[in-house]
Amino acid sequence: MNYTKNLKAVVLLEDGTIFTGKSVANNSFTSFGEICFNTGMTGYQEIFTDPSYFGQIMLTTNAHIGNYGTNKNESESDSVKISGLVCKNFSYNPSRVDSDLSLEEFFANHSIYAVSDIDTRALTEYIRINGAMNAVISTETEGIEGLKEQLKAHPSMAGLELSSKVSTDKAYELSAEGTFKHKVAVLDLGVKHNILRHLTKRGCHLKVFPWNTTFKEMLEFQPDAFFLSNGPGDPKTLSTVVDVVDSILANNHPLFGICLGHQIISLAVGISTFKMHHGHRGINHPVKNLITGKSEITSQNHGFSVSLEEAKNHPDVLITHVHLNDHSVAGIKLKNKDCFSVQYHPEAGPGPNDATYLFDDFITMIESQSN
Ligand SMILES: NC(=O)CC[C@H](N)C(=O)O
Repeated sequence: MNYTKNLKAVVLLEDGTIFTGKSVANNSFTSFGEICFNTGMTGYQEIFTDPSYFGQIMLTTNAHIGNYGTNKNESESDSVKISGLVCKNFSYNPSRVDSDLSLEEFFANHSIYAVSDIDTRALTEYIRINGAMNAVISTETEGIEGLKEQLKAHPSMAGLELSSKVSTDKAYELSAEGTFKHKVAVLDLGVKHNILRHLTKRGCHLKVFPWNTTFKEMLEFQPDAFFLSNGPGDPKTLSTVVDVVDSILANNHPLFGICLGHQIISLAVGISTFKMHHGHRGINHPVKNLITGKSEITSQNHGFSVSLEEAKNHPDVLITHVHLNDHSVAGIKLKNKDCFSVQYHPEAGPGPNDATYLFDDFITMIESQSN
């Protein structure tokens, strides 16, 4: 590690705006993606390995990234999923007893590039005002015109199907921890490890299926319930998954969906989704549970949302949770079905953990049907 030699690097936005910083590693690179910011003060390893971030350049607002290293048990998937990192101070000397690898080495092992020394406050504010957009990070600082051309050709997140890039290739099973209670079929649209942990910890034996598995194929596992995972990309592109949800609902199997899963359930009942201005990404998003009247602090990571008007006016849908910053839909329940879903992340690691009760509610829903 010799960061005095680090190359100059740029963050070039789709609208031509340029921010200049330094490459974290000493090699040259160019990487494209939709730039988005996450305001979490901790949990960077979980963010970088979250499959829902596939295809995105992560801009972190915390002043230091890498300062507590990485730990092999704290990844949300088996690889780094972001297209690159933009940060203020990159920490080359991690300090933490539990760290088994520096973030610098972790990124190098996964061929992920990072730009540091960026005015991340200014860039975040810029995106907050001007909206989500594609960007490129590159050490080719003399070739801006060429980068602009390549950036133009980079597809926009709206209309992108990305679950196929991150889902498991083959179905696999995970045993329940402790006493076995229920068999749950998980449709992996880009599932985070911590969701699987929350389910197995509650006595669920899981079979995790590739994103394009049919309802009939999943039924062969004879599940007591279904789970629809989080994942990257535009929910509207997943019409085959909407078909699966139609069949699950037609047979009234218990169903719980998180984030992308929530958006697919909404689409299946006829509520449309849309691309948000700049999305919700952080670990302090306030949500109100309209059933209990209690508020909860939640972790969020989404760039699409479901229509509030359509959810409000849908005869079979109850809005159960609302985001308190912008009053967007944060959770729904289907009135005549054993199905609910949330736009946020009850499984969040490192937290907050206010919403883990939703996993307990899922178990209660399964049990009330099997009794
Ligand atoms: N975390 C997720 O599942 C994200 C869902 C979807 N890709 C979005 O950005 O809204």
